[in-house]
Amino acid sequence: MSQFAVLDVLRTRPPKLSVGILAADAMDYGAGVRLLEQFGVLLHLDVMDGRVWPSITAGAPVLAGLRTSLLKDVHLLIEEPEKHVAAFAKAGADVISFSIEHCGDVSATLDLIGQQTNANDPARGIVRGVSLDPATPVDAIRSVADKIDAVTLLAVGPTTGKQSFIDALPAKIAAVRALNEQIVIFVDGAVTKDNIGQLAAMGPNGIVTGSAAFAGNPAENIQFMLEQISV
Ligand SMILES: O=C(CO)[C@H](O)[C@H](O)COP(=O)(O)O
Repeated sequence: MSQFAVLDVLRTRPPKLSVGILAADAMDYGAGVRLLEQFGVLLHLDVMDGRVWPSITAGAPVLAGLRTSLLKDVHLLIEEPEKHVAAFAKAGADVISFSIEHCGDVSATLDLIGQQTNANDPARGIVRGVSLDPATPVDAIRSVADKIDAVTLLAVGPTTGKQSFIDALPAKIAAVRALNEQIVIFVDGAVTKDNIGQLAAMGPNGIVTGSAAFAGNPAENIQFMLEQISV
């Protein structure tokens, strides 16, 4: 599958579900991965360094250890993401997104992602992604829009806490589409079983969920969420 084939998958309706594996039971991440495989969703990994966000989560060796053929969607919520792009590519990332607010040279980092070879399939590149904190306007990526394959619109930021961003989302999605209609759009953070249908109706290509997927009965949650976004 080429990078473009991955993008074609992401652009196909209905929107894709990308599930944050770190919200699974840490005593058995393997079971979490097998569950995601049953549903064919994307595997999302939130990488935090304790600097951008207070938490420290997982690095490239953890991604490499999550052995699965699922598409791996890596979100670098870290300072100097450019220093870690090659390691995550080598570990099997299919999508690498980074916080533009914490990257010195966004354009060069997008180029760097585009130069990587996918570890699982040398013919497959890496999807070049950026994420925008809730307070960051879409205009911040205007100058690099032609280099971006995917944009993640965050509902939560390191300083904003969990908040409803539903009101602001349609305008942000429209602004990304106006920049470059080929860009794949993910929404991420504060997604619940109650709001996922409403979010899907706004037309993103993907929805990232963590805690809502793994609370209670994960299989039922994921099944329910997929049904909500498939209508
Ligand atoms: O990227 C993230 C943080 O920026 C996470 O994916 C997000 O916080 C997951 O949130 P939730 O558990 O509410 O689904």
